[in-house]
Amino acid sequence: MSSIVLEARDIRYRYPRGQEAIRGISFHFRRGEKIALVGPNGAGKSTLLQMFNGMIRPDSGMMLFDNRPMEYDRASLRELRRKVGFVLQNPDRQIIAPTVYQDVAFGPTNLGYSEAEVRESVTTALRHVGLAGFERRPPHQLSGGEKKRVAIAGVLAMDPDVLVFDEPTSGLDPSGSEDLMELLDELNHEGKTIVISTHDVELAYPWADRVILLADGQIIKEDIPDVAFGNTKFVRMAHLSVPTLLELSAELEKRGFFIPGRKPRSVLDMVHIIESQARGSCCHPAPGTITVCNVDTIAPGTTPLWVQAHPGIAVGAMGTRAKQCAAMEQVALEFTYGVIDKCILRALRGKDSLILTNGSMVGRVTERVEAYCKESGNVISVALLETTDRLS
Ligand SMILES: Nc1ncnc2c1ncn2[C@@H]1O[C@H](COP(=O)(O)OP(=O)(O)OP(=O)(O)O)[C@@H](O)[C@H]1O
Repeated sequence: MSSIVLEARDIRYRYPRGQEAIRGISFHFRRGEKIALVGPNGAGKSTLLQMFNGMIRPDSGMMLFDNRPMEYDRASLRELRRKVGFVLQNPDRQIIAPTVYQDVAFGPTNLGYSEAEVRESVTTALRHVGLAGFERRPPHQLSGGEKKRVAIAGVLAMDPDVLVFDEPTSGLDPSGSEDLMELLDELNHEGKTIVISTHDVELAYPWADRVILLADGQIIKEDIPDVAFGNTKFVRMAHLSVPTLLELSAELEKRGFFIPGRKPRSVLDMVHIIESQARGSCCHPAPGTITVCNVDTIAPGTTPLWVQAHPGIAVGAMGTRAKQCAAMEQVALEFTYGVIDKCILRALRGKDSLILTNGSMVGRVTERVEAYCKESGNVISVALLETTDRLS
């Protein structure tokens, strides 16, 4: 089991002349976890998040980073904020410089990086969030989604261990929200611990490894998502609603469906439950193939030619780089979020698909498909698209 990175021990906090916002909270987060703090307006989510990088100091109790109590002198806070990056709900409050480059360079410059190191970290961070080429743009001329990405790049440029997002999708349209959640997954896959606050149960339920339900400054329940959201008493206490998939699975259970221990967290899981108990009435063609293309290594021009040679293929892209490559090569995308599950669903209907992704995510496709096949007993092949496959 991975080590504990952030811990709270019975912390309390009252705003000056305000009410007690945090009332005796304890928890710990492990490295590499995806955690969602879920609660209604005024639950104390933002206040709690601000304790993770020392912006707010608890009145009593203790916050620990890497098993060491946080210290609040200037030097310690500087070090802590390099390791725990914080992305505010409103990017306008986070972006301060007149150009995107200067804004993203702010953190690394303050940390005393050399000019070349600053340039490298800014370039890498902007590339990561899909904003390469935006360096000279004034942030106030960007869209809400782009500003959010600038704010994230500013944090990534310092290469923190933990990334904290206050309401990451607020103000974003559905497609922007999907892109952002995918970026969080990508960062998590690269080893970052990710903590988000949200009141959107549909967002938190499929995404988080662990959920903390918060209300009135207290933890109502902390558990894996289907357990935390599965208890209507806790959900009601936290003024939330039960995620639709959980509600549907409870209804199916009442109608005699067998729902295995792990509750459905995706449409794919739900389809599997329904199909496995309705065998006979469903037809089962031979599964299609999922081909994966690593956009970091494939030669330019290969993908459009291959897609042309495979009429009817559906193409999905995972990650910003893959989406940019698809746009550059004019490859039409059918799936831009939940891509692996959607391609598995397609394969189960006997149809083929192609997933464009970057080098660090290729393995994730194979892992997810293998895990699904092991659990469901289906056999779906995953192939790798090579430059030499152009027309095959
Ligand atoms: N600067 C402040 N001064 C006084 N009270 C505050 C301040 N900021 C927040 N509070 C109070 O602390 C409590 C927790 O607020 P907080 O913003 O942490 O909740 P939240 O769960 O993030 O809510 P939301 O989802 O609406 O952002 C609320 O009762 C709020 O009124």
